[in-house]
Amino acid sequence: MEEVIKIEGGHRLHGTVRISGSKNSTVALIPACVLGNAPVTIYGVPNISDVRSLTVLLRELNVEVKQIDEETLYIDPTNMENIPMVSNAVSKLRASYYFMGALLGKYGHAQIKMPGGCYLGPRPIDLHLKGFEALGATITYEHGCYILHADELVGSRIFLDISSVGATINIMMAAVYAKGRTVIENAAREPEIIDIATLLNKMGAKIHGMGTSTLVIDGVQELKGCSHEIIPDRIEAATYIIMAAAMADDMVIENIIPQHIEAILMKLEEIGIQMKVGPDFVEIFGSDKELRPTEILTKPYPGFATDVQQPFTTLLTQAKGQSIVTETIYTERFKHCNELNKMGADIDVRIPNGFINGPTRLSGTSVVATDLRCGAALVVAGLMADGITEIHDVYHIDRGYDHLDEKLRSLGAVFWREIVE
Ligand SMILES: CC(=O)N[C@H]1[C@@H](OP(=O)(O)OP(=O)(O)OC[C@H]2O[C@@H](n3ccc(=O)[nH]c3=O)[C@H](O)[C@@H]2O)O[C@H](CO)[C@@H](O)[C@@H]1O
Ligand SMILES: C=C(OP(=O)(O)O)C(=O)O
Repeated sequence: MEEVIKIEGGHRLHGTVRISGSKNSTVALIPACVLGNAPVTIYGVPNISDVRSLTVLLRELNVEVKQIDEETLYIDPTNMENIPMVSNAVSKLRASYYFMGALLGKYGHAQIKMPGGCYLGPRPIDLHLKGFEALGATITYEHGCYILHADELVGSRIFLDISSVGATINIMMAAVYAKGRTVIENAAREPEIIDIATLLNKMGAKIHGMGTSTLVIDGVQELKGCSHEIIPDRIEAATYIIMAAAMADDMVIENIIPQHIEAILMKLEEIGIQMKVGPDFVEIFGSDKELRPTEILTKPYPGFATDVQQPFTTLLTQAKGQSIVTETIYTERFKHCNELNKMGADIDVRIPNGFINGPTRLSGTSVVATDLRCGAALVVAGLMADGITEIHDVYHIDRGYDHLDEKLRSLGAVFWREIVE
């Protein structure tokens, strides 16, 4: 027995959709909250399974978690215990690895199982570990568990070979209490990193340079409680904008920071999508002509986000001519193309490129969400396709899209879930 998503394609979308708090911020903000010894309240928390998994992990550490209202989480680590993190919840998401930095920073000791998350090809964490070692930690790997230990963490100068989002955040958390100054060079500059650093600074940390490639962290002795509003999800925003570009004559995507998705908006304009960009919304008017093909190169922020590559590929199946997508962050992130080809797309994958020949008519069939954004790509495809699309392994999609069913139905989509054998 399995729950599947079913979409009857071809219905035009219209109206307004409100974007939720950022998944990729939230999953790091929650572990960051336990660095102090006082309650933190976070507003704008998306209702996604990654948050539910993190809540389970917090409770296992004896952290008090209260859902104040639909979007507000109260996290009180006053009675927290540094228990080895070996439960199944750890492997349900990639972001459980942020407890490495948080626990190492707070207690000088962490024991945690291998994290999970979407398989996008190999997802190494060597840069996280090198950063912890530079701060004075020793790391061993025993029976599927990382054991990190430091008698004292001391600030250090760390150069990241790749500007990894995960490594930047994890090292920043470990360094918050480290003695003296830590400098992370070639740090990632994603908006989510600014969000985490902003929360930590409200808690009393001394972090400078966020949003630039040099992060400076001056160790402090104590962190306090605070409250914090999560930034809007730029990937969710881009996903709905792509849906609108494909299927709407007039649709508004609100509660966004347009600057965070500039690379995506510019690509959409380049292929012929008409839009109006406001201070916190984008209005999409679709296209009155056939879409033009383009080339996409995924890059760290402010470049074209790898997470948006997959749903954007679906849109490019409607462009006249050949589009080329080059994936530079996760070169194997192309599983969605096999599924789109089952629906009638013509995509030739030669890693790290996808050659998309269009336009092709998409037809509903049975497909598998092999990962979160593959799922998003298939939802976009299902909205566009003739007939009914049945999406399997929807738990991937539920890791990252808050109230997907309600939002899509309110826009006029014919979207439902069914339990199938
Ligand atoms: C730069 C980038 O686009 N990062 C995205 C990536 O972050 P995520 O945190 O997953 O990935 P990183 O930014 O850490 O990794 C960027 C690149 O560095 C490599 N790497 C990373 C860590 C490490 O220790 N060793 C190593 O080699 C990765 O394999 C990858 O090729 O996925 C997230 C969720 O999908 C997105 O929100 C991020 O925007
Ligand atoms: C792959 C993603 O998530 P995660 O890194 O949490 O697996 C994503 O957000 O697109």
